[in-house]
Amino acid sequence: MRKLAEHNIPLREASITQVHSVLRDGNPLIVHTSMFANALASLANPKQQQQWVPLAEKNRIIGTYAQTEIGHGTFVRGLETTAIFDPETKEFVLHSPTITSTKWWPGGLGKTANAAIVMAQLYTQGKCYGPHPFFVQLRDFDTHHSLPGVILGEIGPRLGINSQDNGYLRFDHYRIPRTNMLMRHSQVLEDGSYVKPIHNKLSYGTMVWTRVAIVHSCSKKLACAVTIATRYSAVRHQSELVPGKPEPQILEYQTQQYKLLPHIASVFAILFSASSVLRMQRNVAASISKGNVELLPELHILSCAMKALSSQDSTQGIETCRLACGGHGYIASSGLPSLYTSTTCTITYEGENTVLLLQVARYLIKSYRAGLEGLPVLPSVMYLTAPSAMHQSPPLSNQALIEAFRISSANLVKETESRLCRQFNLEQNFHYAWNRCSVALVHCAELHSRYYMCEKFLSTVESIRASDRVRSVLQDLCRLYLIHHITLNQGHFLRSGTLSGVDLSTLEEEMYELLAKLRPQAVPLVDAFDFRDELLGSTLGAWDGRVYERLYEEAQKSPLNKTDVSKAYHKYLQPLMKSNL
Ligand SMILES: CCCCCCCC/C=C\CCCCCCCCCCCCCC(=O)SCCNC(=O)CCNC(=O)[C@H](O)C(C)(C)COP(=O)(O)OP(=O)(O)OC[C@H]1O[C@@H](n2cnc3c(N)ncnc32)[C@H](O)[C@@H]1OP(=O)(O)O
Ligand SMILES: Cc1cc2nc3c(=O)[nH]c(=O)nc-3n(C[C@H](O)[C@H](O)[C@H](O)COP(=O)(O)OP(=O)(O)OC[C@H]3O[C@@H](n4cnc5c(N)ncnc54)[C@H](O)[C@@H]3O)c2cc1C
Repeated sequence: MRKLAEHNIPLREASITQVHSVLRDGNPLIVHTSMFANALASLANPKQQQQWVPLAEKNRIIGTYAQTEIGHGTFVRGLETTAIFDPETKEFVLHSPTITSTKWWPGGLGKTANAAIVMAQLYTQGKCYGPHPFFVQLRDFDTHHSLPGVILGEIGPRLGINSQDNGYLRFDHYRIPRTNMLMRHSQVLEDGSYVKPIHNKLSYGTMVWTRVAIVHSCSKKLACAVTIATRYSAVRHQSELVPGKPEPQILEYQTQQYKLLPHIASVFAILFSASSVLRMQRNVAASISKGNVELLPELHILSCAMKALSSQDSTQGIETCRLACGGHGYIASSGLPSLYTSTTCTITYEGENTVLLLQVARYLIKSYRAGLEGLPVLPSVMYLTAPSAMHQSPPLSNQALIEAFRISSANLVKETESRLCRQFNLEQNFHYAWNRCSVALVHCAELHSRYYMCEKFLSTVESIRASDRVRSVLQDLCRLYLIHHITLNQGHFLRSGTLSGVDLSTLEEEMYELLAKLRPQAVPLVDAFDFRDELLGSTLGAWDGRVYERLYEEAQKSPLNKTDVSKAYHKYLQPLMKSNL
């Protein structure tokens, strides 16, 4: 926080810095600096911002984002916490009517936060208007005691991020002023009348913003993991590649290159896609402030797609990096276990991935149907009904591979839409039919998202002008990424007829050549991510390569090594040894 102040970085921009990485196993202030700050910036009106933002900037108020309940995380419309407007006192009464309405999970809620943006069902004049955001003080700003009517606690140890205090929260008819409802987009007036927003999902804006931020953070986490595993693979020598010859660096093994290089490529693919979504988000935010919400659905879908794909790719990539370090990847001091546990949660939070992919699929099906009827569709999905352009590019060129992705994705959407129609004819109910097709629908969303990511990777690399040499290395890396994902999804390309069995064999050959060609670039590529050793926090991945010395030094810090004979010997082992059991 002192660093942020020194560099004049406002709170709402803190999450784009490395400040959250200082605490390795979770930062109890992350939701304060990200979601809470963003909710104030985008959901509060100017008067409310004047009131709370300076206090939050000075950390007088430490906030969190309390939406999820024990009973409902995904289904936001199913939240049970109520905020009932009392016109007599001009207050909202917050209440948790059931055990399932207990707020559960918010980061920092247990012990750190003294305030929260609470999502609750808004009732006024006897009518429910759905989930709305409220600014709620939870603890005394001086003593930090929880306020009467507020029940707070921490939810217990988790798979990871255990230095963050994820919490629970219940309200017992807790009153807040009317003006604590975040009123930038919708309002409740003094007489209790409701003023609706220009788009009814604007109150979900903080989730959209966070999904975009998560895409960036996934590329950073994966970059850390590939840095550790690649440097280690250059230091580690094991086995014989040629009998009788010296043990090679494990990075010489093709299988090791196959484990690492596609994930190095993935860092760039995620980063370039994140930048593209971020640009779109800034445009949409500017349009919304002028009253135009036309592009909001596109941003929602793109942020769902990229959050889902990047969290899945980075989690799998980090686990592959951990396994690529053999036994030493399992030790905490490698840094890889905590990278894994602090990344796998991105698959679940801010919208569970399957659920987000189904949102994408819904958009694809709707757009496909609209396109067939000649209705206008947004640019990113026009391809679903646009004529094939496969023949225009040289066979197996990068452009041809992107076209193969596009046509295969369109083909899968077309097939799945037909299946949906058939299922609808059987079931006579759209929702049952949808559920019976949902595995295929998720595949549609994944292929569309991969197509987007591949396209962004290629177009960004092609636009590099600063250095021919850098562009050339990144072109190889991008080519590897395209081929790698084609080989992982061969079935879709064969089904759509965009690539033949012979094409796939040719591409596979080229992939093996690329692994060898890129091998000398592996260490320079990860060095270029330019992580300080302190930030990597890894015995295996430090810049100087002193892996074995660091592992040994770190072991000396184990509390069990403070004495030669541990207390447990006297307490348990010795009695056991003497007991003749
Ligand atoms: C951004 C700046 C980044 C800068 C980066 C620079 C570098 C960064 C480097 C490092 C960055 C570090 C950053 C740190 C990251 C921050 C980490 C913070 C920690 C976060 C902790 C986690 C917090 C949480 O988990 S909070 C809780 C989150 N909860 C959820 O996400 C719930 C998921 N569920 C939902 O969102 C919804 O229920 C739903 C979408 C699944 C369904 O909603 P619904 O039922 O209301 O809708 P319908 O299905 O009926 O659909 C109706 C209609 O509405 C459309 N829709 C839905 N949502 C939206 C939306 N948000 N916007 C627009 N439209 C929406 C939907 O598509 C339907 O449209 P139709 O046209 O089809 O009718
Ligand atoms: C580390 C961590 C930090 C968190 N921080 C916060 C926070 O700060 N603030 C906050 O409010 N929340 C927070 N959360 C909660 C998080 O947002 C939810 O856990 C998440 O949205 C998933 O919801 P859920 O737990 O209800 O899962 P569920 O929805 O119950 O998911 C369980 C399974 O059901 C499936 N499923 C659910 N609905 C559907 C559907 N419609 N179609 C098909 N399948 C479906 C899912 O795919 C999944 O396989 C956090 C969670 C974690 C793990």
